[in-house]
Amino acid sequence: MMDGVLFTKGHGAGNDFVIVPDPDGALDLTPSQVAALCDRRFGIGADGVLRVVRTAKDSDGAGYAAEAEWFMDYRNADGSIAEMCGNGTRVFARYLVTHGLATPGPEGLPIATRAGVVVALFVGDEVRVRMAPPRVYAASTATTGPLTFPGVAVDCGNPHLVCALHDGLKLPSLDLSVSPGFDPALFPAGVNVEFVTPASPIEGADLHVDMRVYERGSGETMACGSGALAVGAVALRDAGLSQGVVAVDLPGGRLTVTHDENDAWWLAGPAVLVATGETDLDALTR
Ligand SMILES: N[C@@H](CCC[C@H](N)C(=O)O)C(=O)O
Repeated sequence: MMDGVLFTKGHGAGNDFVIVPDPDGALDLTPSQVAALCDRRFGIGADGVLRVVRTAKDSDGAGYAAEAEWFMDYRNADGSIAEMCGNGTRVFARYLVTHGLATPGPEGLPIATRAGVVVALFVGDEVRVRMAPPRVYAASTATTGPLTFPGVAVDCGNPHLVCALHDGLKLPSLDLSVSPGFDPALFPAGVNVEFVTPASPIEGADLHVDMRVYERGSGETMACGSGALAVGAVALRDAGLSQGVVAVDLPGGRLTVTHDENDAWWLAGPAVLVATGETDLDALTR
């Protein structure tokens, strides 16, 4: 008899997740179970897991119970916990509404994360989330092989290091099969590293960039929402713009970062559910 756990698979611009409903907080997902779910050969396969639990039923979510009914318990593919996942919040919002667990009000749909509450809006095919303001705070460097890249540290609730490519280097030439090197004194809990190059101007955006990312705990992913937010914040700062729209093109598609006239930061892009099923956690970890 299968010890079945229901799941849905979804993604935001190719940043993919196994979504596990656990409304009453009955499921104690271990790091090895998370890693097994995310394994692309022996499991379902994903960059991370989103456990869907009521704020009141989770020790990390309970503090937000007055503001949001649902808590996104995000785990990286290696089983580690992260504070924030921008694409995760967008896919989580899609899941709640599609599965009848929430109805967005006129102000949007609040979702609690370890880094605070974000609010999701549904606009056409996109899910747009209002994120906490990114904090650009220090210069640092990243390395890939023999190459060193100057970068800037950005706190989006989770840690980021945004590096511009230099000397005509092209994004596809980077080896992101292993973690870039970084300063562990500045990032004691690890860091997500974004590499950026300018792209040709496009209509509807003040700035347009291409980006690749190596995510802490997941490796190179096709997109990273909080990473795009960090990149957008640095791009606007470097362009001397106090507000504006930044189109960020990633291997999995486009995310849009907006800093609006009300000083709100928004992350927008596709959020798609692709499959639903049942899995046997015991079999996955056997
Ligand atoms: N893909 C996510 C970020 C997920 C967490 C990250 N790997 C970390 O450890 O901080 C996003 O869309 O923001």
